[in-house]
Amino acid sequence: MIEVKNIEKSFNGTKVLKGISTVFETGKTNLIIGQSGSGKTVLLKTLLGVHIPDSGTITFDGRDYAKLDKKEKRDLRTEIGMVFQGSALFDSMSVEQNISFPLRMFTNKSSKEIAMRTNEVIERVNLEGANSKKPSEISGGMQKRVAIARAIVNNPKYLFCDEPNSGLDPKTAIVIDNLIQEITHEYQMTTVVNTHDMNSVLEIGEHIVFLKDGVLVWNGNHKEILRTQNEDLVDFVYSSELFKEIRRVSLLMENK
Ligand SMILES: Nc1ncnc2c1ncn2[C@@H]1O[C@H](COP(=O)(O)OP(=O)(O)OP(=O)(O)O)[C@@H](O)[C@H]1O
Repeated sequence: MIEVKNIEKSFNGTKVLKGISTVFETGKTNLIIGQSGSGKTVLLKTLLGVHIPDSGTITFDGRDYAKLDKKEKRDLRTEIGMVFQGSALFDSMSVEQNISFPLRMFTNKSSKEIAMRTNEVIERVNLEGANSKKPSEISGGMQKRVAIARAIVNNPKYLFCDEPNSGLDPKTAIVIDNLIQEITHEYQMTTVVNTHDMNSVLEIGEHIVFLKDGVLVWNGNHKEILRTQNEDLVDFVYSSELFKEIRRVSLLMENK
């Protein structure tokens, strides 16, 4: 569980995060949504320790990040897995080398243990047979699976995903969403996903945080978002005719 209390962050005198408080729960896919420029990436980077908040606290399962010493911060970082936008794979490395990279870099595991764990996650994300392929030889969806496998290979407690669906077709995007949700439940990780994708919101939004101009305007889950009367949220999520229709039908069914 990651508890965020009253986080504020400014750049050059402009306040970008304005007193954000929420709880990202363990074993759930927590989504951060909001218009471009609303502060999603700054919030994610603040959780990751890339940005230091001007005020407020971030607590990882009882550990207040700001109060940790250097070693404790380093240890905490090894508990975090990250799926970057665009996958950020190493082009010259094979699938297997990409996935085993964090184990080779940050652990003292033997080659045998590394090979075993790497193959375990390769199987988990259904990439069997692709071990020796280079990123350029596999599809965008497979590249995303490699990025997810690399993020979870070291058994993280916290998984951060920045726009995991960007560049994927809708069908592949749903498969990737479902994979993220399944592994979140399976490994009981605290997963935080920064997304623009409204399909993801309705499909895997177990806890959704909606930001508007750096303010947390609404919190809820994918069922509650269908019933919301919050004008800003309705304006953002239901700007497309398709989502308006989904909302209309589900409200009708609920009232039957
Ligand atoms: N390092 C920085 N220095 C100065 N301003 C920044 C910095 N990072 C972000 N900002 C500003 O903070 C605001 C929020 O940016 P942020 O990237 O968090 O938006 P976002 O919601 O993630 O948008 P998008 O969906 O387009 O990625 C923007 O106005 C941006 O220009």
